[in-house]
Amino acid sequence: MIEVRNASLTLGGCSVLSDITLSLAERRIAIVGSNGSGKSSFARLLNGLHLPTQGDVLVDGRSTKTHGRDIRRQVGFVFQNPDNQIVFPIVAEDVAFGLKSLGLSADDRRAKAEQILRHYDLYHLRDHPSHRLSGGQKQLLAIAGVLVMNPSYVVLDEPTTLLDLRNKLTVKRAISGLEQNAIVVTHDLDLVADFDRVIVFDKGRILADDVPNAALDHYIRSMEDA
Ligand SMILES: Nc1ncnc2c1ncn2[C@@H]1O[C@H](COP(=O)(O)OP(=O)(O)OP(=O)(O)O)[C@@H](O)[C@H]1O
Repeated sequence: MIEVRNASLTLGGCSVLSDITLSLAERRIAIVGSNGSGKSSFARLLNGLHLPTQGDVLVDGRSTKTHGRDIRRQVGFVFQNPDNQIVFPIVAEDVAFGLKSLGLSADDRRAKAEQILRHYDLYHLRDHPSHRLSGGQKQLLAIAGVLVMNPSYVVLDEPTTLLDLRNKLTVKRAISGLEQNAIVVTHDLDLVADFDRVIVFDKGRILADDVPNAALDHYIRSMEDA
């Protein structure tokens, strides 16, 4: 379980998150809210990319302040823009890259990379230049590159932004098929309709935390009143 205890975050002298306390245990959790409400900053707290200025974030009981390196492995993070995550020119190389740090043999790395590429329907593109993939294929490659490391949790920051309907549905299916608990930051309210829990952020605080219908109603009403 990921626990956020009285966490506040200040970046560049500005208060971005204020006194957030949450236990994240459900399989599918969405983080929604208006632009600048602190969603991505919150997501980055969960694997130690940001450390709380006050309070703590614990992953299975260990603090991101003291176990950052282990926690970054344990909590996989899929960035908003796959171009920032895909570093190798060829698809198969990109997926296999992180596996080196796990100390696997070249054969094991190849086998694991092949397995994940097949799972995400990218195997036929294994020798393809990564930068020439479509937006949806890049997003899937970024997800595959994180999942091949076998994290316990996955955080996805706006995984469907800029995707067309077909690619959105592909990524949606990929998220529903994840074995891991997933925390998804998104503006795509259709994506989260069947999630277990939706947390709405507003100005660095939690505005609502409920099942999708109730939380999204609250969010939409708050926008209409604004
Ligand atoms: N490195 C930084 N230094 C200073 N301020 C920052 C930094 N990163 C984010 N912020 C500020 O923190 C606030 C929250 O940003 P964040 O990206 O977390 O919001 P968001 O809800 O994810 O927004 P969006 O929906 O637009 O992606 C914004 O006001 C942003 O300008």
